[in-house]
This record gives sequence, C-alpha cells and structure tokens, in this order.
Amino acid sequence: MAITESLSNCSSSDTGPVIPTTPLVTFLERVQEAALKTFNETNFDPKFYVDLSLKLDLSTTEKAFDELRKSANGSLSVEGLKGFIEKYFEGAGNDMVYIEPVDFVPEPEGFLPKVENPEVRAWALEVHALWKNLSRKVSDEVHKRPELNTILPLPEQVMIPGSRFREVYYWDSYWVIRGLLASKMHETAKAIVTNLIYLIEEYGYVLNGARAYYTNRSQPPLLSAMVHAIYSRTGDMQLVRKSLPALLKEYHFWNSGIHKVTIQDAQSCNHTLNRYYAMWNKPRPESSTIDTKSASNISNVSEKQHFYREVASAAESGWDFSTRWMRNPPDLTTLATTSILPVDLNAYILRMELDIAFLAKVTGDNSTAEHFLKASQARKEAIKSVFWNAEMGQWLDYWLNDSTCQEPQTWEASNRNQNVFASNFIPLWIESFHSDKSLVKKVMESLKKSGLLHAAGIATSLTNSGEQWDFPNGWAPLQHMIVEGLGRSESKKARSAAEDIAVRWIRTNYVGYKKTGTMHEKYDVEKCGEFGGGGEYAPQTGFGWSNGVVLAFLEEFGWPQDRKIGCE
Ligand SMILES: OC[C@H]1O[C@H](O[C@H]2O[C@H](CO)[C@@H](O)[C@H](O)[C@H]2O)[C@H](O)[C@@H](O)[C@@H]1O
Repeated sequence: MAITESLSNCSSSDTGPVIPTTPLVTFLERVQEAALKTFNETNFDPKFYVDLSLKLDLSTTEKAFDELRKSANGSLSVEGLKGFIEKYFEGAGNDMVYIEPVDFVPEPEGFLPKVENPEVRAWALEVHALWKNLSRKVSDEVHKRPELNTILPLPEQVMIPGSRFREVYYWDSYWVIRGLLASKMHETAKAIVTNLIYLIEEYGYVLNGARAYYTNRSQPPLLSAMVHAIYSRTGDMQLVRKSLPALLKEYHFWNSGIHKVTIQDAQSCNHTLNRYYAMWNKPRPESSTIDTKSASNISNVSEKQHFYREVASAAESGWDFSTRWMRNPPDLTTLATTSILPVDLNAYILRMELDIAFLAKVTGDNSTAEHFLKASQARKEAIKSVFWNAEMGQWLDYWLNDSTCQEPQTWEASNRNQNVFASNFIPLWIESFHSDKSLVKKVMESLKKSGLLHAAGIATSLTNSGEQWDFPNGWAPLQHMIVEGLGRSESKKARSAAEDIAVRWIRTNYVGYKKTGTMHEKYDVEKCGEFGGGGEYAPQTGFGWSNGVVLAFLEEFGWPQDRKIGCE
C-alpha cells in the first residue's frame, strides 16, 4: 500500500537537530569522493575511506591533498591517489588490533550439552572458535592520538560483526552476547557492555557503531536486554549497579524530544510511543557517494536535507534499507522513516522498561522498579491500542500524518501499514505478550499464513525490492526474536513451531558454512544453504550475530543424534 495522498506536504521539509561531525570525517568524505572518481571501481566501498587513520595531523594531510589536486588540475591519476593514500594513511582496520579473548577455550566445559550429533557438535565448535577471528581492541596508537582516527577510543575489548564492519555495532552486540554466553565467555560479554556504557556516558546514548561518523544516531536499543541476559547467567550485581545509571540515561534519550510522539486513540486516550529520528541531514559519511547519487534528482535544498535525515533514520532502525520505510516502494527517495511509529522499536522500549524494573528491583531500588513497571503497563496498552490488528493477528507499524505538526495526533485505522514484515511479530519476544496463550495462538496462526515462512527461515518482508531488509533475505536477529517468543510460550504448538524455524535456520547456516567456509551476515530464505544479497554493499561474512544466533539456538534446542543436518 503506497501512502502518499493522505499525508500533508510539511513532512517533506527538514526540521530537527543536527549533531555536527568531526573535521576528520568531513575530510575523509572528500577523499572518498575523489577515490570514486579516480578508481572507477565496480566494487567501490565508500566506508573504507572513512575508516582510514591519519599518519600525520589533519591540517598537514589536508594541505598535501589540496596540493595534489591542484597539481593534477582536479583530475587525480590512479597512481597519484594511491601514492597519496599509502603515504598519508594507515590501512583501514589498523586502528583495531587483534586480542585473544581472555576467556576463550577451544571446548568450554558444559558447552551445548543438548547437541548430541557429532557432525553438528564439531561445527558448533568451529563457530565457537570464530570468536577468536572477531575479537579486537582499540590500538594503543588510537588511545595516544584519538584525533587521527574515526574509531572511538573504547576502553575494553569488543567483538566486531566482521569484514567491512570493523567496529562494534549496537544491536548486533545483543546476539553476539547471546552467543558468547553459550560459549561461556562471560568476561568478553561484560566487556562489550562496558564499552556501550562508555558511549552513553560520552554521548548520552549508544551510537549506531563506535566510529566518529555514527555520533548522530543510535540503533535498536537492546542494552538492557544484554545486561539482563548476562545477569541471568552470572548473577553479577556489580554489572547491574554499573549499568543502571546508563540505562536510565538511555531511556531518557529515547523518551524525550524528537523520538517521542503522542497519539490519541479511538477512545480518546493519549499514548506515548517512539520513533527513529537521526540527528543528521546530510549524506551518511560511510555512504556519502551513494547518498549523494540517490538524492541527485531532488533539487530543493530542504527536501534534500529531509531525504538525508530519512536515510540516516532508516540506518538508526537497523533495517537499512527496506520498503518498510518507503511511502512508494521501492522508490528509495520516498523513505519516510521519521513518519512511522515502528512496532519493533516500541517492543524494544517495552523490554527496556521491564528490564530496568527488574534490574532496579534486584538492587533494592523499589521506587525505580515501580515507576518502570507502571511505564511498561502504559506502553503495553499503547502497543495494543495503536499497533494491534486483531483481524490480521499482527502488530502493524503506524504512519503518522506528519512528522512535524501538532500533537497529539488522532489515531486512524487507515494509517496502519497492512504490509507484512517480520517486525509485525517482534512483540512476541516480550514476556508481556508471549505469556498470553490465546494471543500466541492467534499470532502463530497468522505467521504460518503470512507468506514469511520459507524452507530456510523467516523472510524479512514479502517484497523483493533489491534492498537488503526485504524478501528473500532472512536475518539472524529476526529469526531469534520470533523463535524465542514462540519458544517461551506455554503453548506446546508454539514451542514446536519455534523449534521447526530454528532447525531450518541452523541447517541453512550449516550448509552455507560447509559450501563457503564462512558464516554470513544474511541468508536467502528460499534457498537452503545460500547467503543473501541486495542493498548498497557486497554481502559480508564473519559474522557476529549469525554466529551468536546459531549457538543460542543450539543451546536451547540441541540437536539429536539421528537428526539430519543437511538441507531437506
Ligand atoms: O554502511 C552502510 C550501513 O551499514 C550498517 O548497517 C548494516 O550492518 C550493521 C552491522 O552488521 C547492522 O547493524 C545493520 O542492521 C545493517 O543494516 C550500519 O549500521 C549503517 O548505519 C550503515 O549506514
């Protein structure tokens, strides 16, 4: 359903805050632009250039670049630019150095006790060993001279997703941590949380990723879920005490200003819900050349800025990019992320409220616990009233009439986005919903009929748009949240549906690994053993959250001796 006509025009002009980036990032974007023109590569990756570290200070490097351009009359030669990059920059990725995880052992005691099949066990140990490939710490050089680098000087070791993603990412870290817990690597899991807390202390929220060009947005907020998961395994009270002030600060970030919207429902009740809203209105530095091209047909300056904000806000959602955020799919220029109240974001914030209530209670802070419990009850009502569609048995994203005009907006049934996305099932992940047996039954039936379930897992959407957060791609985090929601229900049928999806997902990851020797960032749910594609960058391997979800699934469901592991 294309939503254009009913929406007023004032949403197309740009308003909202902008967090300026650093002069280094701006300079690296110039190098990126020059590299695209000069190298003319088919596989050009703009992110590579904004990940470079300087050998000398910025003004010296900038001066040398300007001189080079002047001497070449603006048109650089391949050798000239290559020589300049070699002379003035460290290689991308040198800012993060390998570190042996302190708690890695090749076969941890009590590792995946329910995995009986020897082939699967051997593979699970190989996936476990991949933590060694992904383990990094910020180099001493960066700590000495942070201004020469776009990597941020994190205090502890991290797990990176892999390949072009050479830095820690916010929401990826939740599934990395779930995998680390299955691998009994509790210290590494805690170190990741310490880094994310550091980002909240420095910036007020957890950044999309730990680079200077990600300071204008966050990502799906799952820090509370990380702390909850680690505490449940380790009982570490010190971690809880250290995390709580940061979680309160993060909660404030999401529940104030631009991220907060009030909706009046059909019964005239006001509800507060949240949306993604990046504090940026220029091309994303890591994809500057791509965004500039995408916006090339938009001539009005304010409309261009608005488009860039919608692009960055889609990146904040973690679903970059998807028809989910487009008024006229698959036209990327119609991205309207800030005009949507997303089901999944609000489920995550409900989870944050419940987690904070739980964590406050264990520290004995009953008044904070009470306050957040109340907030969670209000949000549960809001999710029911604004998103739930009983006929479809799904929670639907809600289109705001406008992203800038007066509040409260009045809820209208026609503003619900009736298209099917995996996110329509994410509330199941939250205890408040999966504890309701009849609700789970309804949602599970809906999932089965939705068209999302395929041979190799749950598709992201039903639209094959060429974007990576659409059909036929399946992503580990989405499989995990839906499976965990169904699996934690009291319904036997839901638990068996959960296991069925997990088995399909494990099989495709296994066969893909055997074929290519690596784990992938996303998979094609129509073809068992095939990795996914689409989007603005080449498919990536490594891969943090895929490894984490396979280990978490194997820990939960095991693998019997006689169950076949190949594609069916
Ligand atoms: O460089 C383009 C975009 O890449 C990131 O997004 C994708 O990778 C992330 C790391 O695995 C993942 O968290 C995200 O869901 C993916 O879509 C990055 O997060 C974007 O901000 C960036 O523009």
